[in-house]
Amino acid sequence: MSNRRRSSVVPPKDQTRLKIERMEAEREERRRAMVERKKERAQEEQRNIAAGNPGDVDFIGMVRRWRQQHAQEIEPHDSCDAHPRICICVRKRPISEKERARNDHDSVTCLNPAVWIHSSKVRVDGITKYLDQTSFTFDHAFSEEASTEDVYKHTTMPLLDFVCSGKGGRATVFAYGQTGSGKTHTMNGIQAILCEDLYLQLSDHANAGGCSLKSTKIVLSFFEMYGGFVQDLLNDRNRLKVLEDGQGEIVVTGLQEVEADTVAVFHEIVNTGNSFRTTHTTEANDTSSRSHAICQILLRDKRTNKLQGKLSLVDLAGSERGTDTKSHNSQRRAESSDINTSLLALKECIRALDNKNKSGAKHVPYRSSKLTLILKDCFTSPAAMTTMIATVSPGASATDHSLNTLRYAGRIKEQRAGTKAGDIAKSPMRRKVSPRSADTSSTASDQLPNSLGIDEKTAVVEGSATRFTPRSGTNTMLRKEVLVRRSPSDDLDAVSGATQEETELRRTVQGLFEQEEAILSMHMRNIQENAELLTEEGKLLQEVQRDGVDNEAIEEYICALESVVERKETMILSLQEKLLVFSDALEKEQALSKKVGSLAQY
Ligand SMILES: Nc1ncnc2c1ncn2[C@@H]1O[C@H](COP(=O)(O)OP(=O)(O)OP(=O)(O)O)[C@@H](O)[C@H]1O
Repeated sequence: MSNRRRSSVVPPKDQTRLKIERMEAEREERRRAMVERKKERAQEEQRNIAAGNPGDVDFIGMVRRWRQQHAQEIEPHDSCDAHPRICICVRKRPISEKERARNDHDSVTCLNPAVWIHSSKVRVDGITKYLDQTSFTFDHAFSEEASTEDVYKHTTMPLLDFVCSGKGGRATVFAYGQTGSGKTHTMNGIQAILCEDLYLQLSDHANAGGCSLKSTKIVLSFFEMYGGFVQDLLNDRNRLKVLEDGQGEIVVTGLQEVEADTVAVFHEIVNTGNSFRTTHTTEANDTSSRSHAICQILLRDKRTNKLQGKLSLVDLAGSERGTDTKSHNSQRRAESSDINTSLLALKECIRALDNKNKSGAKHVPYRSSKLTLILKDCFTSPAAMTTMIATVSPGASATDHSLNTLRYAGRIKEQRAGTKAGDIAKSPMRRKVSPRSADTSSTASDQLPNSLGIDEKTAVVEGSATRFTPRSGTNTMLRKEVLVRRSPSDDLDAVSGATQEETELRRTVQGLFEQEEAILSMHMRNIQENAELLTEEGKLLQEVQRDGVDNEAIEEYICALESVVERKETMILSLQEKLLVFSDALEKEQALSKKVGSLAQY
């Protein structure tokens, strides 16, 4: 008995040997798993490359799995019937060959109506990768698979209906986004589709309730804002003046209006205007539009010339960040800063509108740039409808830009959330018509916005299904030419014609933009440095918590900790200082803006 008991007990020496063997086996298993994982990773990378999706294989895998898990969250696009007064959409373009060539991976997912930006992050251990996600919800989110026809149907078609109702409706569609993100592609496509759709809509058959080709003429104007100046794209880039008349109406004096009596003429005019836009090759886009282009479609009474409706298509110049402009010459940098200044002014107006809705504050600095002055209508007029299409590039390298664009668009959405329910307009001519499928039995009527003071029902004629049948090729990008007839530096210098306050305001707004950029980069640097400090602190703690640390080691720890705290303090103080300077400049801008506001002409 005692012998048996003794034999079941493993002697300590053997126990250690067994432990070592187990550890070796485990290590071997881990090694095998690692080799296997490496092989799988290499195969996955090959598969990704073959599918035209090169880049960080871990990141691509995480995004793919995320998409599989969330695929069911995608919602069908809302019907175009209940189009909000301000509609905010986002469109993601497909990844380009250039991006593929530099291993930039797709980091944007559109699950209508939400858009998700994925970023690859590394945990403090410095090894484990994880996905950092930010999402925004808009009225529509169009993925790279959506056609321009889809975008048109949900963003522009309801506005065209509204304008064609013959009640003086004003509508604006504008494209905003980073340079190279697809604004011009989208706008040119919309122009081409809209042209066909407009004539169908105005044909007596399609639009009995509103304007018709019998009594209404279609007139086009096309101008760009470049280097702070307004130039007529249909009249040899003549310089134009923007005035505000006694009734607060914005008038562009000397602007050529060209009648388009057929679809073909309409196309020709639009193509001419587009070809005269100022474009240059930039870091992000070979044919970057360097101006804000405004194409206005005016419906005028043939007899009285009275305006019956106006639709403006605004292709904003691409926003750029400091890093995009690093290889620009001084002229390109001046352009970029001018573009950013006007976009900042637009953002300030939107912020102010936001405050107006929330706290009743009155001042909205429309006059701080010509762009905001020209766009005044689309935010102030109660009888106006606006659609903003925020375009984003899919590449991971553009994540910062995309987040900026979506935050910007989000601000407008918040502003809309503050408007009263009665302000939400519905498309005056409800039609259950899809650009792709013909529905011949659609008849419906609806109310114009309450704020218009019009509540009669508008009849809609059957047969609208024949309207807007996209033809192949309507989505093609129209050719843009580089045509700079005046030196842009002349344009920029000529600002000296402005009053002292205007010049000061311009400088302040420009300063604000630069400060905003500086704050952003300082904040990003701080985050990076904080992460490094965190790792350092982890190591310090590990060291000091080891068994048998002596007094000398503790003193070293205290010294090192003091230095870490000092570095943190310096970071916070510098950031605080920058924020203070920024808020002073913001106050100054508001004061100047009020002063300039009392001047009628620019
Ligand atoms: N939805 C899309 N589908 C396919 N290609 C697209 C799409 N959107 C944009 N592109 C392509 O991407 C490139 C850049 O687009 P685009 O010129 O429209 O950018 P942008 O935002 O107007 O830039 P910028 O502000 O610099 O003028 C073009 O080659 C365009 O054809």
